[in-house]
Amino acid sequence: MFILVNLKAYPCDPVEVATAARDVADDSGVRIAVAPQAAHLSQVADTGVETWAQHVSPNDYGSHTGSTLAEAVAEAGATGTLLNHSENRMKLADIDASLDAAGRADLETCVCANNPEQIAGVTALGPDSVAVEPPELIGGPDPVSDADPDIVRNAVEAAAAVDDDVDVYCGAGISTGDDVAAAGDLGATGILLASGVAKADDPRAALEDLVAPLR
Ligand SMILES: O=C[C@H](O)COP(=O)(O)O
Repeated sequence: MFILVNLKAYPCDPVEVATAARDVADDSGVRIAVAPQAAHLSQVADTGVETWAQHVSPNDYGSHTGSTLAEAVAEAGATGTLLNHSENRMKLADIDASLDAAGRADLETCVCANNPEQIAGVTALGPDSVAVEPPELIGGPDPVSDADPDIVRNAVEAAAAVDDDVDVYCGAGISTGDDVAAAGDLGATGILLASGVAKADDPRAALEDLVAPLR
């Protein structure tokens, strides 16, 4: 299982979380990545943890004020990027163009979607992975793996029907190792989570709990 920790815009210390994630990944052998704010990418990458961007813009170099270029996040140390997160939705054409931009910069990609129907649609664009996240469960106490297991099962099935080379992750409310194990039992090959680590009093302990069933 891949554990992708999105720090969103939470007021946590990105370097503290990244250092803990690096250590827990090294110790457990579990693949863990951290997606900080764009301005923190270099600091996070300097810890040695696998580093992802939260978004990249659909455009190339040029007159695009406010853009987050795929090339720039790669230069800052990112090796992957989220796209179309529920809190940063994109037009379909822009997802497609951002996937092209990520490809130019050699970034791994994970496209988020609300439900299995959208998962099928974004899988057809050819990302490395997709992540199903019911918006109503994001940031809440109920893990998607318990609250809506069918959405994970159906997303796995929907993606496989389009392209079975695309990995399917799930997220929303995941915060414990039991949640991670349950998601794996539903067919997910990765977890996208945020508040369970970024808002934890002890992010290192939260990460250790997440990987406990995977050791
Ligand atoms: O990017 C992460 C997801 O939106 C899940 O967030 P959450 O773990 O706080 O529910």
